[in-house]
Amino acid sequence: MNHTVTQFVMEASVAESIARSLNLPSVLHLLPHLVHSAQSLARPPISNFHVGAVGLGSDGRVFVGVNVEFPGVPLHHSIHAEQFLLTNLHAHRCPSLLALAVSAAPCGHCRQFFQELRHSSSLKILVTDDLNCVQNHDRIGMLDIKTPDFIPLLDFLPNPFGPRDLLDEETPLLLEEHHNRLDLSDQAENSPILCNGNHNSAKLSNGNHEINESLLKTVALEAANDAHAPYSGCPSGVALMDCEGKVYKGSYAESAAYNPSLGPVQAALVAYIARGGGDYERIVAAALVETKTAKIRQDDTARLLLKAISPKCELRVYNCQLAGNVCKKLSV
Ligand SMILES: O=c1ccn([C@H]2C[C@H](O)[C@@H](CO)O2)c(=O)[nH]1
Ligand SMILES: [Zn+2]
Repeated sequence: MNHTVTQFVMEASVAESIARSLNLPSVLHLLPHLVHSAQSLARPPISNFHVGAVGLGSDGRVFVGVNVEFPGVPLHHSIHAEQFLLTNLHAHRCPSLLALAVSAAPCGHCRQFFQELRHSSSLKILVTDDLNCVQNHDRIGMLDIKTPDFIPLLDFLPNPFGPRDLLDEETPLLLEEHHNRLDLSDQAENSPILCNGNHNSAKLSNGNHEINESLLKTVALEAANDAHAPYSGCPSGVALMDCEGKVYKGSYAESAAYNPSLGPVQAALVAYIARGGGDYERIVAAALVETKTAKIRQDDTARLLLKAISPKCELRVYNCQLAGNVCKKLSV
């Protein structure tokens, strides 16, 4: 008994009423029923392997994550369904993820990325593929009458390395509120570094599209102020604008193990996809805000990815100041 999801976030009341209509005792039991249709929202043109993850937020909302692959750039630009899910929670300001059902076992990077959550070891995970060995529907149907077999993250990744190894207790973790205290007040640093074409007028045009440069810059700064970058101390954020003028933002999210980190363009693409964005070529403009004296930089990578998926998209890069040091333990 599968149920179809067509959107990437479901209000708590809707999730509860669907659970009731399927005679399920709780929304937790509903999660595995949604995985199959979540998989159909994935965008994996390279592997054709569709991954769907459906998570329950602490506010009762249900969120969807899918994998996204980008032809023409190295594979490490890909977004895993589990990372998409966490980015989707962040975009909707949901403070914590309680449980998720996912179509395939989470890879090592995803198990590591989940370590960024507070109380990560108790995050509950159900792999629906494990139920596939018999008949998918029958086995999932059995979940109606008993508690689904959610397993804590600690069982997927015992003896984990994570934020506690690098940060002090007060540093906010992923999904917690961040105030990175970045600003763009220094006018000299305010002129964008352009990737191709245009210059400094407040409204630029790309083909027939009016681009509100100052709005994009402001939204990218907001995203950078929300970014989770406690390890490098180099937060960044991206704003994308589509051909209808809709704006999507994404905040960089670091992993204690560095490599599983998710870039700000990827995070903004999660927002674009989750809000029903179509082809990437509809993205006509982008702004990236990152720190001026960054030990690490996003601009070249951001440009590479945007050029591959939406060649006409203009990227403007703004360097901001970092008012406070966000990486307490590493800075001593
Ligand atoms: O934990 C995992 C493992 C793999 N994938 C995706 C990445 C890629 O798009 C495809 C094949 O690895 O599956 C995920 O989304 N999550
Ligand atoms: Zn993964």
